[in-house]
Amino acid sequence: MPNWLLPEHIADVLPSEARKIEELRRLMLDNFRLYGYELVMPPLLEYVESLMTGAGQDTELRTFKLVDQISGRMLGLRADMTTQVARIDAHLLNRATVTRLCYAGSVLHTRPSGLHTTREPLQIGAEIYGHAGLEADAEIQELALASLALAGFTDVRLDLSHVGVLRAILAEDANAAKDEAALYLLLRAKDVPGLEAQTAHYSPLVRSALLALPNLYGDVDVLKRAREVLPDLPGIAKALAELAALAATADNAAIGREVAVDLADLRGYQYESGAMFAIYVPGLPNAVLRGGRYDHVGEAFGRARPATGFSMDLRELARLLPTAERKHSIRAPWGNAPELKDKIAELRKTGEVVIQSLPGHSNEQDEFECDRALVLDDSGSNWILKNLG
Ligand SMILES: N[C@@H](Cc1c[nH]c[nH+]1)C(=O)O
Repeated sequence: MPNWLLPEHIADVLPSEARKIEELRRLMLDNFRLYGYELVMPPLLEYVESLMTGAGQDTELRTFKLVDQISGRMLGLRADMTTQVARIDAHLLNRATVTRLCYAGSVLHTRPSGLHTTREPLQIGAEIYGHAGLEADAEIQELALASLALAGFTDVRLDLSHVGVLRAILAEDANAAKDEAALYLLLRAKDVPGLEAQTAHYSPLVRSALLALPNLYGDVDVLKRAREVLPDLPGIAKALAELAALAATADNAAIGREVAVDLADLRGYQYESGAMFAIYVPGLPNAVLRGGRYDHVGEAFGRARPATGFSMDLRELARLLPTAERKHSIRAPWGNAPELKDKIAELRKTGEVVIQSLPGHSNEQDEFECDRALVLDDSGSNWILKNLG
C-alpha cells in the first residue's frame, strides 16, 4: 500500500474547492458579526471527560481518543464544537447577560454519518447564551436561514421538532424512561415495527403516544393533529405551543421558504432540551444545518445558562454549490527591476491577481485564468497591460 494513501472518508481539499469553502466561511463569519456574534476558537484537543461533559452518547461514540504523553490522561479530538463553546460561556466569560458566540473549525468523527460524508467536517455555527425565551430561538433560526440564503440557498425547508414531547411522554412510565436511548434511535429511524416491539410492555397511554410520533410530520397542521392524538400533558402542550410560535415567526411564503414539523426527528447529540430544528436543501437527503435549545449543558459545566444555537458543515455546503468561476488574472514576467516590481505591487493593491511566471515555466492554475499580461511597451520603458486573446 503506498504510504501516501489517506484514511477512508478523509480527503485533501484541492484549490477551487478550498477556495469555495474559505469564501463561505468568511461570508458567514462576517454575517454573524453583523448580528453581534463574537468569534471564539476552542481547541481541537481536550481531556475526554471535558469533551463529554453535557454531551450525549452520540458524542462519546463519535470521538477519537488518544493518550496525552504529558499527563498520561485520555484526550479526545472534538466531534462537535457546541459543547466547547458552552464551556467557554459558562466558565471563561462568566457573563451574567446575553452572550452571542460563533466559531468555525474542523471536527473529527470516528465514523462518517452517511455514505459519502467526510469524517472531518468543517463545522461553523452560532450560539446564544443567557436568554431562556423563544426570542433567542427565533433569532437563531433567522440567522441560520439568512446564512444559508447568503450562500445561495433560498429554496429551503425548515423542519421543527421538540424534545419536550418525548420527555413528557417518557416521564409517564418509568420503564420507558429507562429505554430513552433505544427509543431515540427507533424514533429517528422511524422504525415502527421496532417501536411496536420495544413499547409492548409500556402503559397503553405511553405506548400509543410513542407509536403516534413517527406519523406526526408534515406541514404546520401536524401541530393540530398532535394536540388531538397525543396525551393531554402539560409538557406536550408547552412544546407544541412553542413550535406553533416558532413556525409562525419562520413562515415566510413570500420567499419560498417551507416550514414543516417532524416530531420524531430527534437526531443530534442528545443534549437538546427544547425546540430543535433542521434545514434541508433540494438534492440532499440529510439536513445541511441543525440546531436547537440545550439549556443543561452549561449546568454540567457548573453554571446553568439557557442556550440555543445551530451548526453546519461548510465542506458539505460547498459541495452543493457550483464550481466558482475562474478568477481573471494577470501574467507578469519574472524579474527584479524596480519598475516591474512597483507596477505589480500597484496592481495587487487594487485587488488584481498578478502571477509572475518563474523562468522556464508556464502557469498551470486551477483557479486563475490569465486574461492579461504585463508587458513592456514599444519604448521598452513602461509596463503596460496587454489583453490575451
Ligand atoms: N452542534 C449541533 C447543532 C447545535 C448547535 N447548537 C445547538 N445545536 C449539531 O451539530 O448537530
